[in-house]
Amino acid sequence: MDNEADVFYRELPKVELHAHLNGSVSVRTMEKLISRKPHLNVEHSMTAIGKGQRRTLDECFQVFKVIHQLVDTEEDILMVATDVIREFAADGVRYLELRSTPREGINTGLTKKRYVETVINAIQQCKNEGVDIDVRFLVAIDRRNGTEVAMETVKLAEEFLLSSDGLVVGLDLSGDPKVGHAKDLLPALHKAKNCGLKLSLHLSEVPAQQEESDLLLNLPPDRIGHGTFLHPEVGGSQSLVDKVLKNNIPLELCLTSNIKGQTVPCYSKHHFKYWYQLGHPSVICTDDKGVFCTDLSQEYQLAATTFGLSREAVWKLSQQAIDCIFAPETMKKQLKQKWTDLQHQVFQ
Ligand SMILES: CC(C)=CCNc1ncnc2c1ncn2[C@@H]1O[C@H](COP(=O)(O)O)[C@@H](O)[C@H]1O
Ligand SMILES: [Zn+2]
Repeated sequence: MDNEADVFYRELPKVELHAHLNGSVSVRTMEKLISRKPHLNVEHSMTAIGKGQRRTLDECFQVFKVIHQLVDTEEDILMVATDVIREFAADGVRYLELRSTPREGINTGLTKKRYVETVINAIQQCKNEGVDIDVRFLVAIDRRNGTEVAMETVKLAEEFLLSSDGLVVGLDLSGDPKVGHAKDLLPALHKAKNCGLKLSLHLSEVPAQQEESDLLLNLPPDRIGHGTFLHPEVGGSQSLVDKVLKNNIPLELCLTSNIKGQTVPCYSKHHFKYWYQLGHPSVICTDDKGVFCTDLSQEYQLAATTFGLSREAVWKLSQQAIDCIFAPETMKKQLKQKWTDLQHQVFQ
């Protein structure tokens, strides 16, 4: 990891709503994966972007190709998911929504259904071990794979929405934002919404996607991933901003991801400032804690130091994230109680 956050940020109870499973693999877990598959000749520099390093978005997506080669069996997925959940818990994350794109393998016999079941098993295993975190799962659509796969993914997610004891709560749309067009995915996204899956959509992650963002905002989604180029100052438009505000759609904001992926020039120019000043629900997240060598404590600390937030403001930020979770009201209540119980300890 690039740095370790101060005690306050580590002890702060946190909600993580934007974490891609295979982007969240730590160095420690990566070592285990590499030793399982020495023939792939993978080095650490191929799976993570260190301090001060920047990559183009295309280069970042190459990193996922390498990680996917390393994580291709049920056993790998189980290990990765349990490790990632334990690491978030150790960082003070008390509620986590993980997202991942189901993959299948011709050689490994892995199916997309088994993929989702394995992640669910990992969540249950951590619960049984008493890891202090509640975890939910969003099934991800990779936009590169087009209409048909998107529709299949929605069907799979719907199946699990009904059979996973509330662990699968929604759908994510992600993948290389420059590939494909969301209009081809609208029927699948509408279907998802109609069957009760919550929607978190990556949108306006890169410039000049107003038309696509407008279509997606009309659904409307339940949360937005990044939304970097929605506002007029960066080439978006007031009408896009108005749609977000009118529907009160929370934003998932990932500072280090955007800096290292070069969609934002520096921390102080991050769009957190724009939305936070509007008082709009903005949730600090990691995106890919493994690839970007960060954790949620560090992201909160970066937001606080960059934008001059007091400890009280940081506390409020983490507490308000509870209202943006996809799990039902009872979970929100439980989490709010947890925050109240911990407040004294964190501020002592
Ligand atoms: C390249 C870059 C700056 C990354 C951050 N921004 C992202 N934008 C869109 N999709 C993403 C991003 N990070 C991860 N993903 C998605 O998450 C996948 C990895 O996690 P998983 O295999 O779904 O478990 C990637 O293949 C991609 O589909
Ligand atoms: Zn993302």
